[in-house]
Parts: sequence; C-alpha cells; structure tokens
Amino acid sequence: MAPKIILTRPLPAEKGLEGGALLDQAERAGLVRVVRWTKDEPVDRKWLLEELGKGDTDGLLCMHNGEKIDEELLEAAGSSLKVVSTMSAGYDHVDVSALKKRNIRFGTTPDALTDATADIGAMLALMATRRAGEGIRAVLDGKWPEMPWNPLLLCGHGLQNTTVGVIGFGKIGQTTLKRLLGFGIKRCLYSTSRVGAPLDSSRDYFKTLPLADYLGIEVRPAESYDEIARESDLVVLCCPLTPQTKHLVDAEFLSKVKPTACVVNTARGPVIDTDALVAAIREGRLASAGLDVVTGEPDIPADHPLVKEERIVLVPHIGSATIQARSGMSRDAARNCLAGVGVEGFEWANEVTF
Ligand SMILES: O=CC(=O)O
Repeated sequence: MAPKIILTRPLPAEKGLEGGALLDQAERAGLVRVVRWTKDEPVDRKWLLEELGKGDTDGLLCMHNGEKIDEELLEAAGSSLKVVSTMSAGYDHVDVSALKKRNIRFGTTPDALTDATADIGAMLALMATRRAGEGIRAVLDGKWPEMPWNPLLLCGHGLQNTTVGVIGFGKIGQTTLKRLLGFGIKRCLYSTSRVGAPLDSSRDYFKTLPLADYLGIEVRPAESYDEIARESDLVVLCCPLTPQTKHLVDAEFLSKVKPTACVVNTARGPVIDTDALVAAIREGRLASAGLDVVTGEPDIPADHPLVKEERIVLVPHIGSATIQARSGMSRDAARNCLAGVGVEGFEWANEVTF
C-alpha cells in the first residue's frame, strides 16, 4: 500500500501553492495516500489524534500555527510514522527530543521565507522609527485636521549613521541587515547562538566573509547582549525561540537601551518579555517597537497593552506572507514529506538533524 501522509491544512494548488500541486500529483500517480484536514482553520487535535491513532501514518505535514507536535501525538502515531515535516522555519511547536527518541526524521522550510521575512523586518524598522503607526492611527481616527503641522510633529529617528544590533544572525538576520543598508546604517553588531563568537563561514549566507568588506560597513560579533542593548539604535530579533532566548529582551536588557532606540521582533513573541517592553515604552526608556510576533498570538484583543501603545507597530505574524514565500514553503514541506516517506525522485529541501 502507498504511504499515508496526513496534511493538517489545505494547500490549494489552484491558488498557487506549489506544495499542494506536488502532493496532488503524487497522489494521482498512486505514490501516496493523502488524508487531509479540509477546513481552513487549525486542525482539530481530536481528529488528528484519531487519524494518527489508526497506526498507519507514514508522514505528517503540519503547520506552526496552533499545532503542537508532542509526546501524546507521536505516541498515538506509533511506529509507522517516519517523518514530520513542518511548513515553517521555526519549530518551537515541535518536541524534537520526542522525535529523536523515535528516530522520526524532521523537515523545515527555512529557505523559502528569508526574503519575505527580511522585508517585514525592514518595514517594521521603518514604520516604528518613523512613527508611521501613530500617523496611520491619527488619520484613521479623523484626527489629522486637529494636528496642524509643527516642526516636531510625528518626528521619529532616522536610520542614517546608526548602529543595528541583530540577535540571531542566520539567513533572515543577514538578509534583514542587507535591506537596512539601503537606509544608511553605519555599523552592525550581531550575535549568533554563541554570543561573542564570529560568524562561522558555513553560516555566511552571502558566502563572502569578511562580511564587512562585502557590506561596506563595520560588522562584528557583539561581545555580549549588554553591548547590543547599550550600543544599538535598532535591535532586530531574528533568533529561534529556545530556553536560552526566551525573554532575552527583558527588564534588565531594556534598562540598558538608548531612549531613542527601537526594537523589532520577527522571531517569536516570547523572545521579548511583553510587560517589560510595554513599561519601557510607556516610561520613555525605549522610543519604539515593531512586532510581527507576540506572546499569546493570535489571541490579542484590541485593548491589549501592546495594541494600545501608540509607539508600538504590531502586525499579525505576516513575516512569510507573500504568495512566493508560502508557495515555496509548501513546496519544500511537501518535498521533505515525500522524501521522508520514501517516494522516489524527491530530495529533502531541508532536514533538521539532531
Ligand atoms: O514564523 C514563521 C515560520 O517559522 O515559518
């Protein structure tokens, strides 16, 4: 019998999602059986547990929004499960030690979303530093007529000649930096998972160490997170969420930042301690923040402190939301899954090794 794949979200090929087309073709050719969650909403956990509980699933193609791939789920799947493929770059929703214990292979899709997420990082940096969020709110609320021009009206801080601290200097971090060069920044301090360590040449996305020569600005590893807090005019968070990075931007970090600085988060919400961020903005110890991700998303009501704070620009986790990125992510997730269940002719797009 052809291997069975469970797909936890519709990936409509007719709407341009290449991964959906790949799965449809493989299914039509009799190479796999695809069991689909057909509603355009997070998969019902009970349905998933029951489907996996049949004990005949070879591959699980999942999403990162609202799905937890944990012990309970893998236990339900039993020994037939060979691969979990998530259509995301981040995988804090997946218990990797539970996969490792069972020798289940694991795929992610980090390449397809690099540009789209870097775009959002640069957009948030501009919007927050230039107070565009406040401006848009004023216009929508009909307050513009009551805001006669004055020399300091909605003045923000330009990015020219500034220092940018990039925490998480992988593909997205490096590509965001490249975008920001266009706005005249003059220095970058970065941190990888080993703070203080220079970028390993195998992780140089531009394949051109020394980076400083290629980028034409000073680029060096920060000595510490403290140095990033103290020196940066803009801090950009692009790191994975791990026990080490949870609340990396906390009250202590924020006690060291410049009052004119901006923090941008395109990583995961819990990398920032929300209460500490709101307090720093309210008390004028941090000028602005641009957030694509927040703790507790998507349950963020209109009266949430992050939404109410005018100096915070918040968008609903749209870092990878371009048709090109989502199509590429679906393609890579489908490839990982098809390769993982052993369909000939499919190579892994990205396998995470433990
Ligand atoms: O946040 C999005 C992703 O990890 O793909």
